[in-house]
Amino acid sequence: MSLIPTLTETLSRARADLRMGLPVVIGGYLAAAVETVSADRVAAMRALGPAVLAVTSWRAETLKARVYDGDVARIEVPLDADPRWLRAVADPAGDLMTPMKGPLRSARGGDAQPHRAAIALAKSAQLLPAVLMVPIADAPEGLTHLTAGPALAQLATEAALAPVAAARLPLLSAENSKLHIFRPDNGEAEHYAIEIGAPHRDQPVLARLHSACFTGDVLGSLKCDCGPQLHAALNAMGQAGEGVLLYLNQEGRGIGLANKMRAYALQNQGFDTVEANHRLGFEDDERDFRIGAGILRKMGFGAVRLMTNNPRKVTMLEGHGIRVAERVPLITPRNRHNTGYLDVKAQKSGHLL
Ligand SMILES: Nc1nc2c(ncn2[C@@H]2O[C@H](COP(=O)(O)OP(=O)(O)OP(=O)(O)O)[C@@H](O)[C@H]2O)c(=O)[nH]1
Ligand SMILES: [Zn+2]
Repeated sequence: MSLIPTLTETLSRARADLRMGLPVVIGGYLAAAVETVSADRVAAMRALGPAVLAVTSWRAETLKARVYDGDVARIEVPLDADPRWLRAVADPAGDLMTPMKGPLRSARGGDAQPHRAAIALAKSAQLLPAVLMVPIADAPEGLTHLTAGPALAQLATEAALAPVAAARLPLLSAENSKLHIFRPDNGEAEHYAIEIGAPHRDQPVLARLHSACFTGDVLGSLKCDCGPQLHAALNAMGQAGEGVLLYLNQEGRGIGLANKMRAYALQNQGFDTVEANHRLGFEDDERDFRIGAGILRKMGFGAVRLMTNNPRKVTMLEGHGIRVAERVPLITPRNRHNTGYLDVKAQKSGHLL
């Protein structure tokens, strides 16, 4: 067995580096996440050459910056720009207060793959997708090195999931329950499966793929329908005597809790849930639904009666080898805080509510 880190391992390191504010080397560029990099490091990087800020086309659109590279844009960092400028371009929190950051110029021509890989890495680290990039000939010792193409391909690859531990866990909604922990091989968050009763593996199982929502599931937030959906699903499985609920750690539709709170702050300014994601530079849904399909397969389930209002979950499961024998709607009460959110999900994300 080789002791040299694999690409998956190197990517996991690179993710941790970005979160710590350390630059990584991607295809001839030093790349650092604007959100975490210190002013000193920014100065040291910019002393090396002309800097650009890699952002997604969504963020560029809000900033009125030209997009020449499809899904990413390379915004030129003016020589007199200070770290505050970088943050203001990266983070939409102050967009309404200080709309003028420009005129912004976008770099054109040449290879944008390193920038695309840097954005994908920042997203996978659940950081704002805005990366400061400077070309470099000889990188200092000790930095993590990546090649753009393979890094991008690996980041898009389905993670392998290993069962780690399982034990009985009697629940209020179902005494005969078991909690299973699954660990992905890419260093990302673990996911959980709650198995209720002893469902047959050769029949469609009552199932729910629930994405983590700290605010709704734990705190009882009234802004979304997550908490009531979680409990309604567990109760239905308890009553039926069997079922499987996957608790997927894809907080905030995959952008992480910090970014979800940024999105909520934008919602306080009047943007809806989809617009807020876009202004931050994210897609409206960044979840990888293959994880759910992978866990179901690992547990021996090939067909489900899926509790969801989201038709994308149905298509994604079917596309990844799990037959959806039936879609079971999961409608929970509206209140004055979540009604707008539910309407936007229905209008923009195709939820059947
Ligand atoms: N980015 C973002 N995420 C949100 C917001 N409100 C809730 N979420 C997240 O949205 C996800 C909702 O997950 P689910 O309930 O599994 O998914 P769904 O797509 O609504 O589909 P069903 O509930 O199955 O119909 C959770 O990860 C929440 O944390 C929001 O305003 N912005
Ligand atoms: Zn929620």
